[in-house]
Amino acid sequence: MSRGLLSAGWSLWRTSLRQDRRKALTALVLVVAGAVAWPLVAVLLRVLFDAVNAGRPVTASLAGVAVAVGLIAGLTFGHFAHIAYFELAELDVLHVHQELMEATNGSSGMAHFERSEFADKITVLEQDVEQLRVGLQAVLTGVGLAVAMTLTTVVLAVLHPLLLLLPLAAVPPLLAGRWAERMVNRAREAGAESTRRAVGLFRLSTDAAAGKELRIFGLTDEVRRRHRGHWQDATRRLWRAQLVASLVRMTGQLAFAAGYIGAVLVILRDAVAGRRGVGDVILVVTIAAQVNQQVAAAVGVLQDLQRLRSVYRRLDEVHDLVGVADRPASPGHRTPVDRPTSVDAPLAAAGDPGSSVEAADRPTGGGGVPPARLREGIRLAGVTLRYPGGSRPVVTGLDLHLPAGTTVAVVGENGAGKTTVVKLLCGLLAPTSGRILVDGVALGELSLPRWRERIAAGFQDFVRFELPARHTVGIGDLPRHDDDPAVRAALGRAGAEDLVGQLDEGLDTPLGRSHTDGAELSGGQWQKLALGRAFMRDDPLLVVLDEPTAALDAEAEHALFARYRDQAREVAARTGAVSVFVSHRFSTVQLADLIVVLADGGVAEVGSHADLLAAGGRYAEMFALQARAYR
Ligand SMILES: Nc1ncnc2c1ncn2[C@@H]1O[C@H](COP(=O)(O)OP(=O)(O)OP(=O)(O)O)[C@@H](O)[C@H]1O
Repeated sequence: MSRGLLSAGWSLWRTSLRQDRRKALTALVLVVAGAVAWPLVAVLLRVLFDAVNAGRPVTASLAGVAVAVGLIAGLTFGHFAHIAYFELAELDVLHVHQELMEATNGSSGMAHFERSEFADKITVLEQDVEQLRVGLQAVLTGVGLAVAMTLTTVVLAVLHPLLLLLPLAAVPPLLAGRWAERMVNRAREAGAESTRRAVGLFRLSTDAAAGKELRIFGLTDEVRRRHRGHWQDATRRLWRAQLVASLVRMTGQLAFAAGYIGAVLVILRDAVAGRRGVGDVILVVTIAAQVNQQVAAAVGVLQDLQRLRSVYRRLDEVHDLVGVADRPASPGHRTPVDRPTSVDAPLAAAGDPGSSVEAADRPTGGGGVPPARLREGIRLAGVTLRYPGGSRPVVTGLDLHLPAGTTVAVVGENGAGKTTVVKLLCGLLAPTSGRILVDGVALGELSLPRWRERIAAGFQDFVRFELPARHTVGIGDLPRHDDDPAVRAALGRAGAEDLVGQLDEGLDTPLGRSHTDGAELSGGQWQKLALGRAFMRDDPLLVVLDEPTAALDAEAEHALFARYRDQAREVAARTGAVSVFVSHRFSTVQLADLIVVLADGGVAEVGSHADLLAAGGRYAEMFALQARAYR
């Protein structure tokens, strides 16, 4: 058994011990006792038959009782063990789910989400994590088998030294089993993308929000067709691999069967020649058959352990992807169970002087505390960003000063890099090169959780947190999520005061379908709540609004931003906050103190509305175009 399998089994065992020591040990004792019972029954049968043959009734009776006890133990202990480890296995699955959630979201950065390989690993893990249940059974059975096999080997050696070759006949099925398992694994990985796509399409066609477009564009059949195609692609690969794997396994088992027949013949020949009693024949027939079962069970255990190892390997890869993308290089490798369970892992940096290595690979993190108020503002100095796996940078050598206390509008065509700049400012992505300075201090030197505590944010692709309305908004400032006046004030800033009045139970109203009586809101209503969430924090240093009002009409957006700009000035007076908003609507954009036009991976223009109009450049052109369209 390779070290990898042993350490995967050991990891799971240690996790189980940590979940419930008593249950884990009870299960182990029961499984081992149940496994050992079978070779003992074989030995006792020999004693029984020889005693009957020799006319020793007392010995025969005692052996008969012992055989019965052994049989009962062999048949029932496994069931009792199952009761003990069933719950344990659930706890193990929960443990790994939690670890996965921590790995995915515990990290401060988001670069791992930008990698398709990360999505692939999570897809496979989602399915594979169930393997832990079987994995625990495999670990326990493996220990029981090891003891039973040792006992069996001793019995075989005592019977006839030649019989020691019998376990050797177990090698071909073992090797065949492992080879077959690897092949199936490879097929599963090769089909992961198809599976992910099929699952995505399934979700799409069962999602109420997508239902409108699917029907109007007549896409339902097409989605079904593609779903079937991807599913069949993944299944066909797997089916083919399973077929070949079964043939390989069968060949291995046949090799063992030949060994078994040979073993029985060796003893039978002695018995026919009168050199052995009938007990030996009974023993070899029984115990050799057990070797067969033990080998089959061992192959099964090995396969389960291999799958278990794959779970841990993928978990490690997820950690590595998150770590490579977002974390500082960790000293030494840690197994999943050794990982800390807190989420305060060291943090991603958003800048490193003069570095040109890829963001994803750079050791990052800092412990600095953001200033109480901004004096100078935020500066992007030569910031370049290439997404992991991206062929070229999205922004290159970006130099930009966002003075303290200003409202800044970021405009540009679709794909110009506006959201990317927002993510960089929030420290969700680290620059590939260049630095982001907060009052002269590189973001990479600041504690990112502390920096994020000073950010208020609203996004176009906001989350519909299905919670009571109070909390859907209140979690924008978690310590005050129950603070009704604060929640109402935030809703007021978002222009959503009326919304609460329309809900049956006001702020107590549960929202969304995950609640039995949850209120279903319109897209615009959800967006207003998300905007309220963005306005929960009272003393931000950075406010980012990345098209959070796209679901509102232009007039409503303009009115909201006009009000928001006045509030932003109040906040700016307190904290020097920089407010960055992304919008395609120039009626809103012109309200900003500073307008940044992004184009061709860089800053094309920057200035006030009046300056940019006077300059007659790209901004003036875009403004005129939109003004004409609205006329
Ligand atoms: N995860 C990613 N991997 C690779 N490229 C990406 C990724 N996310 C965005 N991009 C690319 O980066 C560029 C900028 O994207 P970004 O979302 O910042 O644009 P945007 O200006 O906000 O666009 P929009 O106005 O459409 O919202 C686009 O060309 C996009 O294809």
